[in-house]
Amino acid sequence: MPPLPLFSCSILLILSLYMLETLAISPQLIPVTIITGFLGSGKTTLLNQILQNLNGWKVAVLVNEFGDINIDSQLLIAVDEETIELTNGCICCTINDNLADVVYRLLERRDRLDYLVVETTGVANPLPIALTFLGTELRNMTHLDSIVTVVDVENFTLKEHYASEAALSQITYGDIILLNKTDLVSETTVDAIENQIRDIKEGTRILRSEYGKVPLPLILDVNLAEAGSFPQALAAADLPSNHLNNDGLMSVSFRSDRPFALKKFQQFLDYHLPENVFRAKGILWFVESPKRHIFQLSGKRFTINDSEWESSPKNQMVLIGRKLNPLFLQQMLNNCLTW
Ligand SMILES: Nc1nc2c(ncn2[C@@H]2O[C@H](COP(=O)(O)OP(=O)(O)OP(=O)(O)O)[C@@H](O)[C@H]2O)c(=O)[nH]1
Repeated sequence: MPPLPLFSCSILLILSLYMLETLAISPQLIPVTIITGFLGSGKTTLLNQILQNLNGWKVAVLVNEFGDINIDSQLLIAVDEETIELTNGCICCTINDNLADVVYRLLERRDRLDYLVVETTGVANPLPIALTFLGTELRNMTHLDSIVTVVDVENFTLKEHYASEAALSQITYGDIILLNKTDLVSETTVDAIENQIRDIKEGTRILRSEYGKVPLPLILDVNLAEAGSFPQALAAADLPSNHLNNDGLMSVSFRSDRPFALKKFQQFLDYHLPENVFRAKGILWFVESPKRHIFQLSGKRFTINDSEWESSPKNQMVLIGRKLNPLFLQQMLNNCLTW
């Protein structure tokens, strides 16, 4: 498939309005889209795009996060009572009963709900989540529309994806693969990744995006998840109960009611951040600044963006990687605090 042209915001808006008028949404069955993709690929960014462009739709969002602190829900643009956080671990291995309960509660509570979007953690296999919608009584109330898999084209390497059971399953079960962060690599690299993915999953819908900007009718209410394509009985018997152990992925959380000193934090990033931390995110407070700072690290790249505090300032950070030493990381971050 040739690359999709990038649409300006206004065209996106027009398309989403068009969608609102023309898409037939069953009043009985709530369509569900599962957004999956490896750590830092851009799932929350895509979710924010969706929330910003669905004027008029009542969308419920379930956000699950790997780590004790749910940073993502704090970064969602439209967080309100329709956003439900599912913390404490990985949605795909712990949430099956829980997820069904949460969805029941949500459907009971809402007098009108048009759409449900579930954002998985970056280490989740989407299959058990899909099966929760297809294989429980939820199928009488919801309709699995599609699984959208976000891929970070800057950090994609097939070798790593094969090494991670979760990452590979995200591609295997994705109905739509969104090659995201195309601004960070050449078109040739994106073409090569697209070919590699087609080798794993022939015939899948592959799209390209910067910051998750993609015409919503291409990813929502597309009816691409075919229940028959999920090997239900087999999968139920073969759920990856300990895939986190298999993948060797772990998270370390850090919280403090005291601010960091900017220079010390910079030194931590430059000299003490271990190579095996490949994803980190945080809401940071620096003594030198009145702003709320959003810290994001994916692979080797990090950004710190400013926003305003809406509650009392504090530091919250989650670091994710393999074979991490929690005590060392917590000590290093403690050393960044002002006294
Ligand atoms: N340059 C660039 N950065 C992007 C793009 N999309 C997302 N990002 C950045 O990548 C970082 C991670 O994005 P998120 O949306 O938080 O990724 P995620 O998949 O939700 O992360 P986890 O939930 O931790 O797995 C953030 O700093 C984003 O601003 C893109 O297309 N280009």
